[in-house]
Amino acid sequence: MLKNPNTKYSAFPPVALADRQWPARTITHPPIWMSTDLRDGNQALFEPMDAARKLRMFRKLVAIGFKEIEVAFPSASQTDFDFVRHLIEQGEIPDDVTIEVLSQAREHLIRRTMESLRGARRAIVHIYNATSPVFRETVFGMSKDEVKALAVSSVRLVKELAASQPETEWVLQYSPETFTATELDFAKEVCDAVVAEWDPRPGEKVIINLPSTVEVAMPNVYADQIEWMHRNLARRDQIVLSVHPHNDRGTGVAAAEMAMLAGADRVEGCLFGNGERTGNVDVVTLALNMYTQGIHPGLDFSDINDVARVAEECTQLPIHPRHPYVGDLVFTAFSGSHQDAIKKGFEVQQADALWAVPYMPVDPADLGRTYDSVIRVNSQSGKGGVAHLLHTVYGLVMPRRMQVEFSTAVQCLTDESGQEVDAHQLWNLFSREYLEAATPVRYMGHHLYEAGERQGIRLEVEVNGRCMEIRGEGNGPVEAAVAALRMPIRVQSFEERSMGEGADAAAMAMIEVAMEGVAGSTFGAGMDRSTVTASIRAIVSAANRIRVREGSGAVSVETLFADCAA
Ligand SMILES: CC(=O)SCCNC(=O)CCNC(=O)[C@H](O)C(C)(C)COP(=O)(O)OP(=O)(O)OC[C@H]1O[C@@H](n2cnc3c(N)ncnc32)[C@H](O)[C@@H]1OP(=O)(O)O
Ligand SMILES: CC(C)C(=O)C(=O)O
Repeated sequence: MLKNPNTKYSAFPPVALADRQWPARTITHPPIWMSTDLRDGNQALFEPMDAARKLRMFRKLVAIGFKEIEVAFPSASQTDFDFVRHLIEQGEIPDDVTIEVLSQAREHLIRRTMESLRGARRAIVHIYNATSPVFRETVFGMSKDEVKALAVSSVRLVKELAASQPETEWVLQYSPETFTATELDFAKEVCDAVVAEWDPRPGEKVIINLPSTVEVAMPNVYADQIEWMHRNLARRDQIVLSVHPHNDRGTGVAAAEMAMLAGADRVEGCLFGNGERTGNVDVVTLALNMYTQGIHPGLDFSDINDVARVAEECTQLPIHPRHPYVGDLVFTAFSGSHQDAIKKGFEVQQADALWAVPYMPVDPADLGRTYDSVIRVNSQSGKGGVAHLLHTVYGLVMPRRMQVEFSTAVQCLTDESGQEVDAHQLWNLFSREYLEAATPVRYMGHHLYEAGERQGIRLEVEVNGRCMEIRGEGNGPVEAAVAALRMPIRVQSFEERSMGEGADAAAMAMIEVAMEGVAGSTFGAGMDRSTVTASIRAIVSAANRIRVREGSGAVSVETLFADCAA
């Protein structure tokens, strides 16, 4: 890179528009959408779509709700010409959809283009020529007048040919290609001349499309350019003012949004931002941005995964996993504080209330996506995500302090593996940590008996490979089991939840215990069809786990249970 880039690049000059209106406006309704997936999108592919893929994409665009679709550049290839013929001859075009085709402002190309549309019910003929200084001087070698004359004579030819195909309702679209790099007064002069030549009847409109063929400035500059044209074009009431943003600076969506504020009635773009270089503006993001502001965009993305699948198969280009709204990872949170907030947000979100789930600008369900992949767990995750996954997949609801305790075990696992863990792995870890905590004392069975007013228990256990029976009494089975275990532990909290339903239902008991000399508390868990057995298993689990924490201070179990019968 250059030390002084200003020796090679210069800043884009601002537009003289002191009383610009667009910054104070808001978007209140969707634009007329025009999909150019089958033209600008198609011309940017390694391998342009064949007829079958074009048809698949066309049908999907119709299903999404596009009413204007640029289907081809018919003079460029036989495939494109034949595709237009196929759509017309096979009756593929619904009555409320208008197809559009593009041609350079060159006589033989225009003739072929008009020929491709023979028999169409309604069609938009889109003619373009570049108008900026570098094109006038370097590419065409033409003066301003010659560039304007080229546009006007091309429109005249379209008008003549249209008159000879009266079965079709014709709409003219004209684009001063490289508009953003064109002097505004010259762009207006050419567009005014085009409209005058077409001379729409009262009530008729011409589409004037102002492309940022290459995005050369900040989106506010594009908005200024659009507002200037909006305010200065002649016969504005007979013009549909259209924009065609590209994304060279990564601000195609912002440019389109600001252009709408500035007076654009119509937006051309491609699904997921396919298109030349860094792409055309992404119409999906634009539409869903509107949706999240409470405005229905008039396009249906309620099964966005299906739209993505069709787009990927037709273009043979992958969609980035972080692409807005559609990427595989956009409804996924890895970091702990995000997971925690999302989980809490989902818990309180009411179906009929305004959407307010943190970190989620849209409800994934509205786009046909599920909550399953919302929370994933890796080394950046905290208790919230772990608890959410175990809850949603296994129905396990852990008390909050237990979530904190268990997340330490999860952290060890993810730090060790450096990888994401799924719900299944979390459940295995939970089982190993709590349900299978059987050292040194393994629960084998129990019998409860009446001991006067109290509850007695004979607990069959295996201690270091030796089976034995230990006994205790208490006010209930849990207290009796604590007594049988002969450890100075106190039960601090106890929760029992049912897991599963019907014949598969089981009880999950979670017990928190504390012991003198051991800081804090420790949890144990037990699962069984019987609620009592689950709680006794839980206390054995908790006792084993706190014993591990007590470490070298522990009295050996052999000593502890020396008098117990084998
Ligand atoms: C920004 C955009 O996306 S515009 C759309 C671009 N898409 C495409 O071009 C896709 C399909 N295009 C093609 O297949 C070919 O370009 C064709 C068939 C249309 C034309 O092919 P060719 O006649 O061989 O011309 P070529 O592609 O080399 O274009 C260059 C010529 O067209 C002229 N030209 C380019 N654009 C225009 C225009 N809009 N109006 C008039 N002439 C133009 C150039 O000045 C040049 O003329 P020259 O040969 O006399 O110097
Ligand atoms: C033909 C025009 C609209 C175009 O594709 C562009 O300028 O990007």
